[in-house]
Amino acid sequence: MAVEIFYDDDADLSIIQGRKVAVIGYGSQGHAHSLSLRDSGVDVRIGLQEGSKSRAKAEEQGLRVLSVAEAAAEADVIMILAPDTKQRFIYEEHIAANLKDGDALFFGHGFNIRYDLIKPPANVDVAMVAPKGPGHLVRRQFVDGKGVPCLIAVEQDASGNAQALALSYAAAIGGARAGVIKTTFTEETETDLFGEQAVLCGGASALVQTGFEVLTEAGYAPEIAYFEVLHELKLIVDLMYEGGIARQRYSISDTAEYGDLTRGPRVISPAVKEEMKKILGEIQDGTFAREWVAEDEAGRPNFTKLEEQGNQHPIEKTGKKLRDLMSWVDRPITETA
Ligand SMILES: NC(=O)C1=CN([C@@H]2O[C@H](COP(=O)(O)OP(=O)(O)OC[C@H]3O[C@@H](n4cnc5c(N)ncnc54)[C@H](OP(=O)(O)O)[C@@H]3O)[C@@H](O)[C@H]2O)C=CC1
Ligand SMILES: CC[C@](O)(C(C)=O)C(=O)O
Ligand SMILES: [Mg+2]
Ligand SMILES: [Mg+2]
Repeated sequence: MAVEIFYDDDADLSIIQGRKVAVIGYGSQGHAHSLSLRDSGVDVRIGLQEGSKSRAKAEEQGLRVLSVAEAAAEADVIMILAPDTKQRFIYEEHIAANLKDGDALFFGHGFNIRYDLIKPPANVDVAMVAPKGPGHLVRRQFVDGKGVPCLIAVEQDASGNAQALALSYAAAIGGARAGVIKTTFTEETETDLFGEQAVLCGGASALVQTGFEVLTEAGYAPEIAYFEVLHELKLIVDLMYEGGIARQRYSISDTAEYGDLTRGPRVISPAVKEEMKKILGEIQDGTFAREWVAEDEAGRPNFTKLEEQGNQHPIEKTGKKLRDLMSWVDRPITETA
């Protein structure tokens, strides 16, 4: 089925400029949305919990920080950009009682609606504006006059105007410069989880770590292995980003292209594809969501252990040393741009 893609000319910025927006959370996405909404002339306040580490960052940027309940009560568009596993508690304790007729409850990812963790009342719009990129780059691209594509979805259209509101919000954070695609909460949630697990984060990280291990275990210098499998990956992916896999293949040598065509399918073998399908199945049937919610409720023991193991991987030490010598590479992630 053909998708609908919207650009700046299709969006009416004045819709979101006429609303009062509360952004709940000021992390990767929260800071990007709030600063870009503000720069687009939108009335924004931030909702944070007592003692939040993010409060000082938001205030340094001149944003007004309230409690979540105060922000939700004051606003008529409430965008929840707190961690997915915390959202249902924040919603129940601080947001639900402050929702009024005509309010809009917004999400940056469909997890809590798709897996029935939050059940909003019938008198509010429920919509999503999900950027297809990390929040810090959503903000950086906005500042640079570019934009990260967004998905929008409407779960509940109490006002009859929810889609136009979501599109207006997406335009205000730069999404409609690149393209805004209309989807559903289910499609966004399932494709986003699959993408980050199998390809963008899980797949890519494991591919790089494994390639580094194979080279260094065979006796090659870790610095050479790092440049080969991690640093150069960005340059290769830049070509894919600009012109697809065909552009990448045009730029590499024919020796590389022959290796790509004949060896790539041996690395990403039919067995890997089967595993990807299993991963998608666990997302679709709710297994992953149940596992992640239970892991979070147990205090994240496995998450913490695996994260630490990743931080200790030899590629991190080699990479730090090399990046420190390339001033243009180690660009800090900031809460401004
Ligand atoms: N990271 C990304 O680029 C993307 C994220 N998303 C989605 O955006 C949402 C936010 O994710 P992300 O930006 O990564 O989150 P982060 O972990 O970066 O930030 C979470 C923010 O929420 C705050 N927070 C934590 N607990 C509470 C609470 N009880 N009440 C109010 N605020 C709280 C944190 O404050 P403190 O500093 O005090 O912990 C922090 O400011 C998720 O739904 C995610 O799936 C979608 C697309 C991409
Ligand atoms: C790829 C990870 C992501 O889905 C994103 C930045 O889009 C996320 O949840 O952070
Ligand atoms: Mg994503
Ligand atoms: Mg995601």
